[in-house]
Amino acid sequence: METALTIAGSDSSGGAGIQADLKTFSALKVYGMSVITAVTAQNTTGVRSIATIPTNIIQDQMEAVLEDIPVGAVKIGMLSSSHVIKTVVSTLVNVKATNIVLDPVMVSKSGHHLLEYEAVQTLKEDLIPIATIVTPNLPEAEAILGRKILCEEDMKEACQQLNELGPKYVLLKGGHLEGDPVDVLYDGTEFHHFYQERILTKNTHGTGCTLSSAIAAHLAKGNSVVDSVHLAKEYITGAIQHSISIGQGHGPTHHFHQLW
Ligand SMILES: Nc1ncnc2c1ncn2[C@@H]1O[C@H](COP(=O)(O)OP(=O)(O)OP(=O)(O)O)[C@@H](O)[C@H]1O
Ligand SMILES: Cc1ncc(CO)c(N)n1
Repeated sequence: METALTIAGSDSSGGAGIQADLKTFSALKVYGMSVITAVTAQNTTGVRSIATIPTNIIQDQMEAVLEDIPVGAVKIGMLSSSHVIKTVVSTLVNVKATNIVLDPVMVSKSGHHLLEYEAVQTLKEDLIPIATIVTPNLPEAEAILGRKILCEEDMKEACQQLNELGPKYVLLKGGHLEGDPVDVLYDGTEFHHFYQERILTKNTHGTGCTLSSAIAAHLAKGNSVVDSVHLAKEYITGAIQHSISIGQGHGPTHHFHQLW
């Protein structure tokens, strides 16, 4: 049985974070496991409060899983602070984890900060270099690089600058630009562009989490990074197309893959 581990925050409304990741793993028939880094009280309209889990408990959860069960891929989402990032990095390095998919979560769709501002430097120096693939959206890439990204040409340059930080692949998500979303994947030599017609819906809560965990699931099944991104893009597109209109704000994506 293929396995994947998510290291991320809990979303009480079930649309993003740990809950989106585990639903994605299940829909793609991969056995999912979780390390919870923070508990957020949130729904489709926003985040009310956040409690970060103590780092010794985060480390214990990681070691409990990694010392016992082979992990095919690791997806990393919300990591609150510099301390949490350092704990996660040292534990992953100790066990020589591979297939690391890093979604550098910073701000929720509703505008709530999920990562302390000062932690961006630690993310850049310690975590991005060990990632197999890092999947920032445009505001996250702008915060990491300290520059604006306004068009597809800027996106290619940003991919090159992010690649210099050390990850094997960069997938820069263009959903935040106007028009049809274009994602750019860069492996240090070649660019792959993923063009997708914009689906007109407000139900986009958890799209970034879903995409990165779908990449992890496909890596766990033994696919290459490029194939995993292709397959994950198919998955997220279907999950947005069939997204669920619940709540007053941004509804969640749909994970019952076999039904659509
Ligand atoms: N309306 C849409 N139609 C089609 N594809 C979309 C749409 N919105 C986002 N996507 C795609 O979904 C994926 C996730 O992108 P997005 O930019 O929403 O991530 P994100 O901002 O990190 O999400 P989150 O708010 O969950 O952190 C990308 O591949 C993007 O191109
Ligand atoms: C816990 C959690 N992780 C990630 C996101 C993505 O924005 C969110 N809203 N909540």
